[in-house]
Amino acid sequence: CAQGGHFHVVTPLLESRALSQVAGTTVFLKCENVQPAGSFKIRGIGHFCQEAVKRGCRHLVCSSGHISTSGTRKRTEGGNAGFAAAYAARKLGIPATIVLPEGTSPHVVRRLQGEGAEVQLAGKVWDEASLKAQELAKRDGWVNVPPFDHPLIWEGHASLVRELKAALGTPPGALVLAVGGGGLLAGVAAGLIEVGWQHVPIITAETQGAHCFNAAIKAGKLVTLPDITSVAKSLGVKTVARRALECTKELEIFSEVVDDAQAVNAVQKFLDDERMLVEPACGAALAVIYSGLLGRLQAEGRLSPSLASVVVIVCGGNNINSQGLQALKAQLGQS
Ligand SMILES: COC[C@H](NCc1c(COP(=O)(O)O)cnc(C)c1O)C(=O)O
Repeated sequence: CAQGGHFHVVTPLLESRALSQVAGTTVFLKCENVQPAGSFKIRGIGHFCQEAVKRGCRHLVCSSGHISTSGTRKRTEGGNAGFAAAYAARKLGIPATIVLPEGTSPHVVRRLQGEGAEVQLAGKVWDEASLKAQELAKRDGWVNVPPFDHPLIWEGHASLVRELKAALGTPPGALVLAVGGGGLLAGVAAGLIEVGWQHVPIITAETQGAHCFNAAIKAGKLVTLPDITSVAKSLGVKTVARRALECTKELEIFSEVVDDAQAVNAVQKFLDDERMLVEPACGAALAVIYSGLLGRLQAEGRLSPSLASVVVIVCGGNNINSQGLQALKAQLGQS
């Protein structure tokens, strides 16, 4: 049953000795990697799906997934949004159809079917699968679940900040989180404003090749990346949500971009330091600490040299295992 009426759980806020030593201040980890469906996504997507059912939805559809070229073969990973939608549908007792591009690897299809979803393969790339999902959503009682760009998604993600307030009492010195389409950022921003912590600076992390938010900030308007060339496929959105760009006018946001090697190196270090395995998308946020970006912002005087504490949102993600990590390290020339 839904705890407290929602599908997400209240996640641990762990003090990390290892990351605190690297950062030179207390680092807390908000462990969204232990959420049902494997990432923070269930907060916003669970809330969206519950509201949709209240408004008569009888069938959820979600176009999730993105192309990942491991080696020469193009393969589609099952997006974490799709997995969260499948989980929510199962908890709500209604069917879910996840639309994925034709190149999707069989283990992804099986995993989504294991969650009870019907999988349809359509189109060569995610954008075409997305069109197919929109087509299906025209059916009576069907609702298309947006992965990141919707107020109900942001409302659901805001629950994370309420938990930080309950656990910490006083505001942290800074918050670190990864950006793909900007849904997590928009949700955290809504939460900070709600609890009166809008002065807490946010450091956003993207990987080079999936840096649509950083590109939009630099251009002063939404821009569309020509392609996604980063291995952090769960950050692989070409145009960030407009709301994410608006957040830069309401909160103090430092947009950082790390390269794939730094993100994957952070995944490995985090595994060794805290014995948890997360996607490169999550590694991007951890790299803000591990690769010294936080310290650089402090040295440049853009962040206070003495921060009370730093909270890193460990966003999690399903598309990683020990074999995948070894393949990524080999691909990036890491020992
Ligand atoms: C293409 O992918 C969009 C979405 N990933 C989103 C995502 C993010 C970024 O969240 P956002 O900024 O999109 O709300 C961070 N960290 C993890 C582990 C994620 O899965 C998905 O997987 O369907």
